[in-house]
Parts: sequence; C-alpha cells; structure tokens
Amino acid sequence: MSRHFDYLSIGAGSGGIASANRAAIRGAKAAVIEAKAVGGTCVNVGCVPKKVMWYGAHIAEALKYAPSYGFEIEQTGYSWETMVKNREAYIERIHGGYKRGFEGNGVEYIEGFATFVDANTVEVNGETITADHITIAVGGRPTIPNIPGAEHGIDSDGFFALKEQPKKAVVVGAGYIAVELAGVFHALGTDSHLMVRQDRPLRDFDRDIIDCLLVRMEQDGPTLHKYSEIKKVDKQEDGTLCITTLNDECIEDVDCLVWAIGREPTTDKINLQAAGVEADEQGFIKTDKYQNTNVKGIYAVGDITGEAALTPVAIKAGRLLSERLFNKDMPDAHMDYSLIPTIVFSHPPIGTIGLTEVEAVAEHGKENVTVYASNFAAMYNAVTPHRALSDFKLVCVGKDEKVIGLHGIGEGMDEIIQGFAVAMKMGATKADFDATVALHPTSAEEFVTLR
Ligand SMILES: Cc1cc2nc3c(=O)[nH]c(=O)nc-3n(C[C@H](O)[C@H](O)[C@H](O)COP(=O)(O)OP(=O)(O)OC[C@H]3O[C@@H](n4cnc5c(N)ncnc54)[C@H](O)[C@@H]3O)c2cc1C
Ligand SMILES: NC(=O)c1ccc[n+]([C@@H]2O[C@H](COP(=O)([O-])OP(=O)(O)OC[C@H]3O[C@@H](n4cnc5c(N)ncnc54)[C@H](O)[C@@H]3O)[C@@H](O)[C@H]2O)c1
Repeated sequence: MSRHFDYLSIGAGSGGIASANRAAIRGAKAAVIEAKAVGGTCVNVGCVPKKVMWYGAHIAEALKYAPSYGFEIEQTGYSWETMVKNREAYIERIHGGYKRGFEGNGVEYIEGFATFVDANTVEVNGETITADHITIAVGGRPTIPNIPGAEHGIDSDGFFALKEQPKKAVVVGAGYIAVELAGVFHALGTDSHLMVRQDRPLRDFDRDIIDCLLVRMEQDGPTLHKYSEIKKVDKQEDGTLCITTLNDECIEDVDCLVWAIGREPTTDKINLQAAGVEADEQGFIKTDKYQNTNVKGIYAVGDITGEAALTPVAIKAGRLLSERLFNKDMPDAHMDYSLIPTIVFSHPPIGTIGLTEVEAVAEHGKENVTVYASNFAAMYNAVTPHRALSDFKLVCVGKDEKVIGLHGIGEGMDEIIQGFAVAMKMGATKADFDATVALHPTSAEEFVTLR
C-alpha cells in the first residue's frame, strides 16, 4: 500500500498540527503522522496539564489568603485524583477538537511511528507514504542523567502520570520545568525540594527577577538546595528514596524524585540518514531561516530545531512554512525569532521579553543602556500576612531609550506581558511607555510609570 501527499508532517505536536492544517487550508493534500497522542508534548505532557495544575496551585494560594478577605473556610483535604481526572478529561476534549479540525481542513491523520525510507518517502505501520514536502516536527524527550539509581526517578512525563500526590518530592534541575513542577508540588501541599547545581535556578533570566523569586522561595517554599548535585539514589526497604549529593548531603524519605534537567531531540529513531538530513552533534536538525534542512523538500520546525522550545514558536514556524510553500502571496514567509516573549509559571509567574540587563550591557555597552526598575508589594497579597514583593524592570538602549528588555515577576505577569511584546515588536521607546495612560489599580501599570 502506498499513498502520496503534497505535504506531510511527521509528528502531530504544536508544530506539525499547525503546519499541516495551514497547508490544507492553502489547498495542499496534507497528512500528519503521530506515534503517541495528538497534540504532542504541549497538550499531553507539557503546557496544558502543567497550566491546569498551576491553576490548582493558584487556588491553593487563594485559600491561604482567603481568611484575610473575610472568608471563614476550612480546607479538609485535597484530592489529587479529582484534579487528574478533570485534567485528563479536558485533554480528551482537546484531542477531539484537533481531530475535528483535521476533518474540517481535510488533513489525513495517521497513527503510527514514521521512519524515513528516502528523501520523499516514509514508512509507517508497514505502509509507504510519499510526499513532495516533508516536515520533521518530532519534538524532544526528557533527559535522564547517568548516575547510580537514576531509574528510581521519573521525568516530566512521569509527573503527569502520577495518580497520587507524593508526600515528599525532590525536583532536580534549574530550568522552566524544574521551577514549575517544584512550585506546583509545593503549593498543592507536597513537601517540595528543588535541587540546583549553582546558586539559583533560571540563570539565563534577569538576575534581579530571579533574586525576587529566591526571596519568595525562602519565605514560602519550595525548599531550594543550592550547589547540590546528586551522586546517587538509593531505594529503601519501605520504598522511599534516599538521595545523596556530591557534598554528601542526604535527603531521605523521598517518595517522588523528578528529573527536570533538560530535553533532548528525538531524531535518533527516525532513520534520518536515509533522507540525508543533517543534524548537529546533539541531534537537533539544522535549518535556515525558512525552516529548510540541507535536503530540498525536507523541513524542520519546533523543538527539534533547537530554537526556542516553546509551543507558539513551533506553531508560528509551522504555519509560516506552509504559507511560504502553498500561498503564492507569501513567498518569503518565515519566522522571526527575535523578541519572543516567555513566561515561567512559577509562584508568582515570571514574564520576560528581550535582553536581560547583563546581556544588554554586553551587547550595547554600559554607557548606552538605561535601566528602570521597581520593587513593590502587589495589592492582592499586601492585605494578607503573606505580603510579598514583585519586581519589574525595563532595559532601554540608546538616546531614544528603545525598550529592548522587559522583565517581571509578580501576580498576573502571565497575562501582562503579551501586549507589551506587541509594543516592543513595534520598536516602542521609554517615552512611548510613559505616554501611555496607566490602568489603575493594577501591577501592569508599573511598566508605564517607571522612573
Ligand atoms: C513539562 C513541559 C511544560 C511545558 N510548558 C510550556 C508552556 O507553558 N508554554 C510553552 O510555550 N511551551 C511549553 N513547553 C514546551 C512545548 O511543549 C514544546 O515547545 C512544544 O510542544 C514543541 O512542539 P513540537 O511540535 O516541536 O513538538 P512536540 O509537541 O513534542 O510534538 C512532537 C510529536 O511528534 C511525535 N513523534 C515523534 N517521533 C515521531 C515519529 N517518528 N513518527 C510519528 N510521530 C512522532 C511525538 O509523539 C509528539 O507527539 C513545555 C514542555 C514541557 C515538557
Ligand atoms: N513556561 C514555559 O514556556 C515552559 C515550561 C516548560 C518548558 N518549556 C520549554 O521546554 C524547554 C525544556 O525545559 P527544561 O526545564 O527541561 O530544560 P532547560 O534546558 O530549560 O533547563 C534544564 C536545566 O537543568 C540543568 N541541568 C542540566 N543537567 C543537570 C544535572 N545533571 N543536574 C542538575 N541540573 C541539571 C541545566 O543547568 C538547566 O538549567 C525549555 O527550555 C523551554 O523552552 C517552556
């Protein structure tokens, strides 16, 4: 059996779905192949289940503040099981939405694991499929370290598979995932420990913003273990884990260990050599700005390219690729990877766009960089005993003070920065920010009133 398509995506994650749908909308005969679950990492074991749990954590925090607002409530328990059931039901509905979307757009959805046969051909479930254009959108997988006892830990996929709430959890890593999962565990009542190898997590972020996160962690948790690297993990007779660090610190009675030390590309399993596509030494596929690989007719989008591993980036790159291939009015369509806004769903969330202060000084020179910052207690918890600081910063360059970096940690930051990203894309200056009337009383207004 063999079928031919104009356009084929390998992987129905954020990038593959978006590009196949857009190709079909532009008139191509399109298909997408998925080995696991439609929606990929984001929908099944990433952004979506994470955000649902972050919302749950948000409610837990609100319950903590509730008495100060006059509510007389008693929390008698927390059902992790109920949260998981509702979260998974929601994800099922998203699956349905994607499949209806494919039907509506005329995209063929094929379940199975695809491997390359040659540059125009893949094999899936014993069937040969050929296509004029093939996009590799196979994403990544979590990295597990090579240390004794590592197998006793789980990764982020395992975190979302947890059926019961752990009593004591250790999350290892210093990136988005480690900070987010440790924060969710903590807020929902697990004794949560975050282990980082240096003095802080999120070292690429603006230092002042992370300093503020560290103060929050110190005040409230999770427990941060600095300069901690794991030597070995031992399983005890009672089933709990004993985690020993290189400094011979011992963390005992751990019933959940999560490795969140990064993600690696999944190109090793798709017989890339048969297509002649080049990957770098880690396995990320090299592309030019048009998502072209070194082989004509083969492209790559999303996490597999090693560019900003974010869902909206994969979606935009995938859609623009299909516009370029199938929309005669957009022959130059390509992704602009500059000024990508991003959020860390910590407690409170961190939002960031553009250069940090340190990066700006390194790139433009100290004399050309002006920084405006504010540290304040947001009203939301200022009326409770849990008063905590937010930190906002603008990094500007040149005489006209073009805003090249915007960073903040505070309540609502996840919803605040999208509009500022538009302004920065348009080249906004500090004077433009100042000329904008504030919204009061909000945290966001700090960004237009900084002095
Ligand atoms: C815990 C976690 C939280 C995250 N939170 C956020 C967030 O809040 N915001 C954000 O923007 N990003 C977040 N991300 C990142 C985001 O999920 C990814 O950037 C995004 O999913 C990348 O999309 P993709 O299309 O490149 O790959 P994926 O979504 O990983 O999709 C790739 C798909 O390809 C399939 N596949 C692989 N090989 C084959 C094959 N040979 N044949 C067929 N199918 C194959 C896989 O099964 C998978 O479904 C998070 C990631 C994780 C792990
Ligand atoms: N909110 C969001 O948008 C969001 C959320 C989650 C993930 N993501 C995306 O997914 C990507 C992957 O996230 P991630 O957190 O897995 O990776 P990451 O690459 O961001 O962070 C991995 C961290 O683990 C540390 N590390 C590496 N090896 C280690 C070891 N042996 N012991 C201890 N620490 C170690 C690294 O120093 C690094 O800080 C992110 O870069 C991001 O683009 C985005």
